[in-house]
Amino acid sequence: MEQIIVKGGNRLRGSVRVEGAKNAVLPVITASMLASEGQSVITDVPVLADVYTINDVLRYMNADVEFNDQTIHVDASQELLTEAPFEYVRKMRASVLVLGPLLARYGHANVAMPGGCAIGSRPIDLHLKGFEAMGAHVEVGNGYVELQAEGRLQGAKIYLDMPSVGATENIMMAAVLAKGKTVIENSAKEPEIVDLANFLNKMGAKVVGAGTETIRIEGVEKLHGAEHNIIPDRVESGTFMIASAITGGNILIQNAESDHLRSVISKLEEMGVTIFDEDGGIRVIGPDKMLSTDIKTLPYPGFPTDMQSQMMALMLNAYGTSVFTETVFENRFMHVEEFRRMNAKMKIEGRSVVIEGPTKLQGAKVAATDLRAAAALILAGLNAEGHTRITELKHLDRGYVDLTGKLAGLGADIERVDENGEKVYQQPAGGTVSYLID
Ligand SMILES: CC(=O)N[C@H]1[C@@H](OP(=O)(O)OP(=O)(O)OC[C@H]2O[C@@H](n3ccc(=O)[nH]c3=O)[C@H](O)[C@@H]2O)O[C@H](CO)[C@@H](O)[C@@H]1O
Ligand SMILES: C=C(OP(=O)(O)O)C(=O)O
Repeated sequence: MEQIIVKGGNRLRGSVRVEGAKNAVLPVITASMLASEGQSVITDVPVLADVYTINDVLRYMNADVEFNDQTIHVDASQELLTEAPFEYVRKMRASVLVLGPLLARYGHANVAMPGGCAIGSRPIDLHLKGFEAMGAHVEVGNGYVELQAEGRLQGAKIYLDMPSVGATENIMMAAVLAKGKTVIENSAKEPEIVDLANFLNKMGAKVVGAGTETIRIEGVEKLHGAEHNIIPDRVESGTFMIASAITGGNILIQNAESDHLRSVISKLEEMGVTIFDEDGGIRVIGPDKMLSTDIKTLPYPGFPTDMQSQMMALMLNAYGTSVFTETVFENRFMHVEEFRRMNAKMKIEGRSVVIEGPTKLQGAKVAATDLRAAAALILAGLNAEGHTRITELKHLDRGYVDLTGKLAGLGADIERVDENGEKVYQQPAGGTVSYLID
């Protein structure tokens, strides 16, 4: 079993470039299935396990997908299968994002239910409610969801009970080929929604209002392939911001977009971190003394749940009591137990965690419980006495490209080793990119 070994204490310095966003590229790849003519070319694609998974789902459905040099070519102009079996969907929840495109193009989709995961039950009822409003018949049984429409979908007015990112994306992708106008109210406003809308519009769709709470879509007869460059990953950017803050470092995070990180920047500044835009990126300088704060996760533009565990690692270092309240997912505190192994003083109270700081963290053997928890444990390790060993790296590889190599490049004492203790230099996602640690 591979593990990452971090020895705390080094101040990080230098610059690092963030990748294209995982949560933007996954829906863009599924949207490329909507093109009945031409090829789509997607650039600045992160070489991640999740990207390999979604590519395999598309290939299973008969699309031609090539992935080289952070660029994906998709040709979906031939007839596609309208099914996605459990073997594929279980690896990654975002596979449900094939539902909207398949339903829009073929009036049919039969896809395994994604099920729950370590951060909560994560139902897809809002996606299905949207499809039904557009005229699809929905049947759920034997672990599958089957959608069937008579002819073309019909544009509809859809109000989302909560601004679900996935439901907004799926309904948007279904609506672009529907007859007439669709209005999605209380839609998610995340930058990844805007990125998807931009890609759809390049394909010939008519989507307006993405990034606001009302999205309007005028259905068109057909769509064609398009070229698209993926927006920078705001969660990877935020993770490096905390790496700098937690080590009292000074890092330039290139390609990071501060407009997408307002809530994170504002909280870090409150804690004493210095942050400013510089040369197409963000410079982050850690303070000598970190101050405590309270945070509540919320849909965008609120504080992102995907930054909750990393920020908690930083709060362990702050003077005073911090309270972190999670409102987006009902069970995203699994990492708290792992932090406690490192001597953290924290207590779960309902949907909040109370953190007493500062704690002199001690290196320990810990297991990643989900993707962002993996990053958070590494961050805590950067600030702990002695060695921290992090296992269950499959979670990390879903969403971070060579985090070990990048942190080592910034001066961290960190390495990834296999079961024989041999250094591992390449992402196990198995891409064409390898990052050398000197
Ligand atoms: C691939 C991707 O982009 N993943 C992101 C996406 O996940 P995802 O799209 O799954 O997250 P949602 O915004 O849909 O989920 C938010 C909340 O709504 C609930 N819900 C959602 C849909 C539904 O039909 N019914 C329902 O009750 C969920 O259980 C959760 O409590 O947004 C999350 C919230 O910012 C992020 O943490 C994930 O990293
Ligand atoms: C929860 C996440 O992703 P997913 O929705 O793919 O599980 C994440 O990116 O932190």
